[in-house]
Amino acid sequence: MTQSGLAVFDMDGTLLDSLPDIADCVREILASHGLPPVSDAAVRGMIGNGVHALVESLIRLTDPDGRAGLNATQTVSQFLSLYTPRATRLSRLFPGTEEALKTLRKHGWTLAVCTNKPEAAARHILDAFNLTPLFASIGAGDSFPARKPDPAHLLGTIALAGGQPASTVMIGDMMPDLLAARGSNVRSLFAAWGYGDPAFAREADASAVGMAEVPGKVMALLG
Ligand SMILES: O=C(O)COP(=O)(O)O
Ligand SMILES: [Mg+2]
Repeated sequence: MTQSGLAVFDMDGTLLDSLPDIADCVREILASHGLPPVSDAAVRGMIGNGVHALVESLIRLTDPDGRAGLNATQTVSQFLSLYTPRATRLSRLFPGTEEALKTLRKHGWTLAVCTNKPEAAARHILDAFNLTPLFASIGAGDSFPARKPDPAHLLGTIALAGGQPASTVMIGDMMPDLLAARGSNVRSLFAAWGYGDPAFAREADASAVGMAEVPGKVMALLG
């Protein structure tokens, strides 16, 4: 019998393919400043460090000399007001997500979400996909004073779920997920289906190519 524990999931690029809605909002912001659109591929690598980091990367890419007047603070507010109400218009759960979560629950695992997304958007998304009741805690990018890769974000999420780092596995697609896990003495599973560079797998304790592999790999990490 394998041990059960706490599985903490990142959101964007792990549970949810959020890129289409995020990229649409980014293009709408650029258009409102008379700037040309960017591709989904260009936006993909900007996701995972929170909305402030996304906006900073966007400004570096599209308005490096400040001529279009893209201001970071205003762009963050513009992004949040555009994105929060329509975060699930085009975004979809990655294939096999609900099944994987339910399998872990059936084996006695507690589940949590640790995302750098703001809490309002994260809760809106989990509600829209009827996933909220599956999670014991939701630690979002503005739920604590710290955000991934700061271990305090993951440790806060684990504490809220009533878990312990030694019996937790963090599943995520980007370096902030893997660094927060390492800094918290939590085992990590790299979500290779997400937005991260495949080389990030080296920084994790294990790697999965799709959600169908997650329950088995998560259980093996605590076994
Ligand atoms: O960058 C974001 O806003 C969210 O990213 P995460 O859900 O992958 O942490
Ligand atoms: Mg992510």
